[in-house]
Order: sequence, then structure tokens, then C-alpha cells
Amino acid sequence: MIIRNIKDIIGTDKEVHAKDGQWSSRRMLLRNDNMGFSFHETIVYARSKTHIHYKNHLEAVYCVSGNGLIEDLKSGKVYEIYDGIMYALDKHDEHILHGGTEDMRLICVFNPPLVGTENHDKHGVYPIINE
Ligand SMILES: CC(=O)NCC[C@H](N)C(=O)O
Repeated sequence: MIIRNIKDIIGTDKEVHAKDGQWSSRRMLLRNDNMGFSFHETIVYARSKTHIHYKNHLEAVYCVSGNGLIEDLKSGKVYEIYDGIMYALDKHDEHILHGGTEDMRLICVFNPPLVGTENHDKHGVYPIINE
């Protein structure tokens, strides 16, 4: 069994910050944990804007506090995000995440699991790391 406290992750190398400061990702379960997915707590800062396109991963995201919007770049549709809303990028959906008036706290699951060092490239993509 694995038991972890977010307090032991914040401020370590398992907390990854967006290069432009829009979000912070606390990586609680990673590939080395052999769960078949990775599990993160992500804070998306109020009034931020992030272009994301996870070409190599599927991601499900559950909001537990704060507010924001997700803009689907294929359909042009915009959906509100707040406590209780889940979205799943089941088609590797390219999108823009807009921070709202308060920081959003999101629980995120990735398949395949992240190794832990991944950060977005200029297209909002995480690479596959095969080491
Ligand atoms: C919601 C989202 O995708 N934010 C970007 C960070 C990502 N969730 C991560 O935890 O690496």
C-alpha cells in the first residue's frame, strides 16, 4: 500500500511549475509506482491561460475547488469548471484552460503515467519518456 501526504510533495522535485507560471502540479503517483496511471493535484492559478494538447496521453480532471473554463479548440465550445465537474480528454482534445476568479484545485489522472519531470513544450504537449 502507498500512503502519501501532499505536504511531503509540495516544494520537492515532485512539484512541477508551468514555465510561464500558470499552474503547479504536485505529482503524487508516478510511473515508478506501477499503478498504470499517474495521479496529480494541480493548482491552476486565477486569471491564467494555458494552451494544452496531450497528444501522447489521456487525462481525466476533477475539480474540487475554485473556478475556470475549458475551451475545446476543435468545437469552439466553452465549459465551466467548478467543484464537482470532471472533464476527460478522451480524444487527446486540444484545449485552452482559463483560470477563473479563484485558483482551481484539480485532481488529474494520466494514462500512460508520467515519469514526473514532464513539462509542457511550446505546443502544450508532454513527451513520452522511455528511460
Ligand atoms: C489541468 C491540467 O492539465 N493542467 C496542467 C498540468 C497537468 N494537469 C499536470 O498535472 O501535469
